[in-house]
Amino acid sequence: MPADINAAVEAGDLEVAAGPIIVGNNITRRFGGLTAVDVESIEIPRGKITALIGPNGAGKTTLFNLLTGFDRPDSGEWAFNGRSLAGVPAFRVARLGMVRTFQLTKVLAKLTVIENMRLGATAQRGERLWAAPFRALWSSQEQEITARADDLLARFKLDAKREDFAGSLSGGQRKLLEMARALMVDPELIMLDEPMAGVNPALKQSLLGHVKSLRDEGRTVLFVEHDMDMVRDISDWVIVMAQGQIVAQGTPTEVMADPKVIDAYLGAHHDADLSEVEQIVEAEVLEELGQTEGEQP
Ligand SMILES: Nc1ncnc2c1ncn2[C@@H]1O[C@H](COP(=O)(O)OP(=O)(O)OP(=O)(O)O)[C@@H](O)[C@H]1O
Repeated sequence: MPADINAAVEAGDLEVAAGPIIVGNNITRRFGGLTAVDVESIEIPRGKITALIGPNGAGKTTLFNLLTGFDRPDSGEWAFNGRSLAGVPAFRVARLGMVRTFQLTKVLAKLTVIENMRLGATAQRGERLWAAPFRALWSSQEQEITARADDLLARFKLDAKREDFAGSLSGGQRKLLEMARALMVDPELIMLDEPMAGVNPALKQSLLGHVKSLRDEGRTVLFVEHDMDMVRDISDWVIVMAQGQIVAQGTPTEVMADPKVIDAYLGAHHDADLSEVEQIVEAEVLEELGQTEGEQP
């Protein structure tokens, strides 16, 4: 059974000011005969950066979708700030203070950066805004939204790109825009889907700084990531999934040294990613060691 947050707090490995921001139990999601998510229990520490890692197909994205109301589970329950989110649709989850980032889709890529930002606010005010009977009220809300968008663009150094099409941004700038757009609703918990994917090394440090600053201003961050350097660098807590289940959790140092984690990765992720050359070299190394494939060196 994985270590839990309480044990880490008692051991002095994790400092948390209050109880977990998310608590979930018995969450399952099946696609036909495949159980994509089968999580007995999950807790996300408040005010910390938590990484959700695991090999391809482990169920990370499916769990993300379930928690944020973009998918329905076959069973299970979870609460955000003590409030059950069973059956709560995505837009309402966002209004409660829990948002996830989205990749720039084709449609969003054809909008400008500022238009993208303004769309981010609709989760907060959406239909009410358009139905507002008083023009003055409507326009003051509009101005407020634009002012917030401009502040965030300045913070993420995207102000010079304000009128550019989002599709013209680099991979790293897109990630910054995704983060900035999610902040339009001033979330308490922000969930980032692979924030480092497609980001060049020069922008990585800046992105890491932005993620840390989210925590430093009191938000909780939960992110899915394959980039282990990022996980090691910025996470306070790491949850490892394999085949739909949580197989380990703990501080980054603990988790990276856990044989279950190494197994999960070696079993399903790294092998699949090895190039032909790497496979030949690996076979030679194993031969050198007098072992056959499948045995642990
Ligand atoms: N809509 C769907 N219909 C059928 N199967 C699905 C669907 N979504 C996910 N799956 C399957 O569920 C399993 C978990 O997928 P998921 O995308 O959650 O994994 P992941 O850990 O996010 O993987 P990756 O790191 O590759 O993004 C996989 O076997 C996947 O093929």
